[in-house]
This record gives sequence, C-alpha cells and structure tokens, in this order.
Amino acid sequence: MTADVSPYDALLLVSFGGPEKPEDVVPFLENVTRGRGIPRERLEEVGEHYFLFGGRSPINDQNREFLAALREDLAGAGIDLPVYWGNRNWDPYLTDTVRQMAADGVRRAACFVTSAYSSYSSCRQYRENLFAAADAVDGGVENAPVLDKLRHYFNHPGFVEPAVDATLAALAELPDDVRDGAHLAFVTHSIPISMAEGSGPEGDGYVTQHESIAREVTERVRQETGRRHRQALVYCSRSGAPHIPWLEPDVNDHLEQLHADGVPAVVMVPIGFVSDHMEVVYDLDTEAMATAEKLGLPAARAATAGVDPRFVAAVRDLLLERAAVERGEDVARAAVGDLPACWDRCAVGCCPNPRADRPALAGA
Ligand SMILES: CC1=C(CCC(=O)O)c2cc3nc(cc4[nH]c(cc5[nH]c(cc1n2)c(C)c5CCC(=O)O)c(CCC(=O)O)c4C)C(CCC(=O)O)=C3C
Ligand SMILES: [Fe+2]
Repeated sequence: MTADVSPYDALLLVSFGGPEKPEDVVPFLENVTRGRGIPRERLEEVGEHYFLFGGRSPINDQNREFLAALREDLAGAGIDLPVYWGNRNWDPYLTDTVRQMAADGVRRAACFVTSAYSSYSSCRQYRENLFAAADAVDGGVENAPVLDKLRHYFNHPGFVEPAVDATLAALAELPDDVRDGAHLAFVTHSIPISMAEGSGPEGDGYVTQHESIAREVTERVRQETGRRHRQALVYCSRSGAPHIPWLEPDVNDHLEQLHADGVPAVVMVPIGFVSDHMEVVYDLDTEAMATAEKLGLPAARAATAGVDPRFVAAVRDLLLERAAVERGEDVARAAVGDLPACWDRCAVGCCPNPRADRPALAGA
C-alpha cells in the first residue's frame, strides 16, 4: 500500500472527553447523561470516582499523547496530514473542532473513534455527534468537511497484539505458584441488554465482537506460554436505572465467583477500552482490585493499547486502507480472529438509537 491519503486532507481523532478539574465534574456528568434517565444517586457516586482522582480524568491527557504519537507516526511514514481532535462530552468539543476544520479549508477527513466495537454508545452515538458537529458549521452540513468514520478495529492486529503482550506481562506479575492456574477476565463496559441486542448490522455485535477477541487473545497467550487459561467476558461500569437489565456478570461478582470456585488467581484484561481512563483506573484498579484483595485472590490488570506503536500504526493503516477504498482500489484489510474485517459504512439499522431517530453521518 502506498502512502497516498487522497481523498483525505485531514485526520480527526474523536473521543469521549473527561473533566480536568473539580469544577468540571458536574457539568461533564450533565453533558454525558442529558436525557438518559440516569438516577441521581448513580451520578453522585460516579462524581466521587472523579473527585478521588482530584476531579481530573486521565482521558484527555491520554488523547493528547495519542495525538502526538499519531503525528509522529504519520510524519515518519512521510504523510503530511493535519490531525485534529474533538470530543463528545468535553472541551475540545467536536462542534468547535469541525468548525475549525471548515475554517482551515479541510474538505474531507477520516475519523478515528477511540472506541473499537459496535453499539449505540460506541458507534452510532459518535456518528450522531459527527452529524451535529457538521450541521453546526456555518452553512450547515453542505459547507462542512465530509467526515468518514474509519471502520471498527477491535480485530485489527494493531489492537489485538498489544492486548496479548499486556496479558502476558500481567500473568508475569502474578506469584509463580498461582500463575498457571490463573483465569483471564476480559472486561468491557456494560451496556443495556436492549442496546447490546441491537448492536451491529445483525444484532448482538457488541458481545460477539468482544467474545471473538477474548478467544483470540487467549489462543495467542497459549501459543506463547503453552497454557490454555480459562477465560470469560465480564463487565464494569454498569449504570442506568436498576430495573433495566444491563450486560452481566459484573467484574466484582465474577471475582467472587472465581474465588468461590477455588480459582487461584486472575488477570483482568480491559479489551473494551483503548486507554487507562477512569473506567480502568477506578472501576478496575480501585474497585475490582479492592474486591480481589478482600477475597485474597491474587490479581493483576493488563495494560490497554494506549500509545503502543502498533496501535498508533493501526490508525495509519486504517486511514490508508480507507483512502484506497475511496479511490476505488482493491485493498487487503488486516483482521485477526474468527470475524472478518468490518464494513466501512454502517448499515441503515445498525446500532439503533434507543430513544430517537437522529441523523448520523458515515452510514450507508
Ligand atoms: C460502551 C461504552 C463505552 C466504551 C466505548 C467508548 O469509549 O465510547 C464507554 C466509555 C466511557 N464512558 C465514560 C464515562 C461515562 N459513561 C457514562 C455512562 C454510560 N456509558 C455507557 C457506555 C459506554 N461508555 C452507557 C450506555 C452509559 C449510560 C448513559 C448513556 O446511555 O450514555 C457516564 C455517566 C455516569 C454513569 O452512569 O456511569 C460516564 C461519566 C468514559 C470517560 C472516562 C473518563 O472520564 O476517563 C468513557 C471512555
Ligand atoms: Fe460510559
């Protein structure tokens, strides 16, 4: 593949956003949960997670690092392309960034979202955010840059290989006498079951995609260690009203169960997340680690992809792949595991909005 990025003249990093100081926490939570029926007690509890870390989420700094790494990677490959960054829930907001892109004369940008899987929250909602940002440009969507969302990358080798190495490193942290019997707990964000059922073009995409990668990482770990560790997909960060069912088991309940079953140790592998943001440093490193400690269950947590050079290079690969597709060329799409590489444009009914039909970009 050549380093031809045409028809793109910019890359846009799209992320969730997070608060940076204590005064930001409540307005940030209001942005996230506007119109979503999250109980007040849950918001107060989550606010406390942020206050425990000084009112500052790590996510924006992680995106700044990722941006710097991306720019370096592109420059190193001889690609001269401006890289922008915009968030759904906090400054820099996508609407401001897309306005700036329009003012800078950007015509067509490839968008990389810091969320690897299908679901309303992790895909269509970002597509709605992209539409709203384009629509907020003077003159509306017609005058805004064309925004193409790059395909899901949960099964891109640049995302999976760092997870394998991180799992091996976490296993190595466990005491020698419990390592071989350790279970792997692959962790991702819980979502409402109705949202999970509607995810992806055929439904159940969220769980199916995670399960595929959990199996692939487990198999690659076996190839390295000669051990087939038992594994399960479990969930963190359940929100919403208690009467609405969300994906289970919760990681803490899972740890209790492992302990009750006599499992000697566990490695938590947060395959649902691309960096060590609040869900990871609070829900796993703080809360789930406390559960493991209380149980006397040796536990280690695998690192997320973060700025691993292979993950950063995966963004370049996805950009060049999509650019070639848009130029009408044949491309080989990198993918590992038992699912094929994902589609470029989401199907019409993919990951429906549970509340309202809002316009979204980057669909068929
Ligand atoms: C699938 C998924 C991902 C992974 C994909 C992706 O990355 O997009 C994700 C990531 C994140 N979620 C984050 C934070 C929050 N998520 C919330 C609430 C919710 N998340 C949901 C789903 C997801 N969330 C859902 C269905 C809700 C209920 C409300 C709604 O229907 O939207 C709430 C409200 C309080 C609460 O109820 O927990 C907060 C504060 C942060 C920032 C962390 C930081 O600050 O470091 C990140 C990266
Ligand atoms: Fe979330």
